[in-house]
Amino acid sequence: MIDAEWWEYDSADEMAEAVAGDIAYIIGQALEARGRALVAFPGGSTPLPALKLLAETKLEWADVTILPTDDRLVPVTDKLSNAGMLARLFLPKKARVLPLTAGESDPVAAGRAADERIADLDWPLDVAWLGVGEDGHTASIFPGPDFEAAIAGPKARRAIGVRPDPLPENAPVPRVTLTGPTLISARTVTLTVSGKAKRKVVEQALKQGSSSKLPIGRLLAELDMDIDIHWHP
Ligand SMILES: O=C1O[C@H](COP(=O)(O)O)[C@@H](O)[C@H](O)[C@H]1O
Repeated sequence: MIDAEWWEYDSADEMAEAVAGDIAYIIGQALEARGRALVAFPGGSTPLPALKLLAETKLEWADVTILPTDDRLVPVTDKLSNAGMLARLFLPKKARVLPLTAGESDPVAAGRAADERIADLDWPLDVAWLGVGEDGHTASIFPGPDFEAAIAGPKARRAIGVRPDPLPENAPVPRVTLTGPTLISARTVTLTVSGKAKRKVVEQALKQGSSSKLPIGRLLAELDMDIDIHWHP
């Protein structure tokens, strides 16, 4: 069973401070070792306070390439756009923020185009920072018809288009996601979780291991390393 260490915080602010510190440390180490860093950050609401603090951290941001772990097929100006959120925070710091979408409406075409655009990056990711939904989705790997392709799809594929079914209520649009193999091959994988319901989902997923029907369970079961899970209620 995967060795997961839970870090518990009393508030979102406390968690943000710790997570921003950890991610900044990882980026700093990568810059020292390789002169550049390639990172994937989650979208949604949970990571926002930590992302804001991280963006204020003094680092050689010009040498950092940031991908969203996943994105919704919406314009970058839309409030649902994960790349839009990252661009607003990190472009002013001179980081390179690469979107996974480019105005497509068809997820299959969007996934293929994203895959081509990111093929020549300096893989693997230095860190895959993940979030989780109450339905157990992580990045945009959802239970449903595209689950197997996204979680275990062709090893050569780094990004893939998905059409969640049912579409999630808070962001009912098709998406592009980094694939399971791309995320778990990161040098470090970390997970941020908010709320009691999501904690239950993650605990259940960890117990189920590779037999889990939840994307977060399958993904964590494939991990070859320990993982820090940060949580606030
Ligand atoms: O749709 C998404 O949801 C998950 C979880 O987001 P949260 O708002 O519930 O914290 C997120 O990790 C993913 O990147 C996002 O696109």
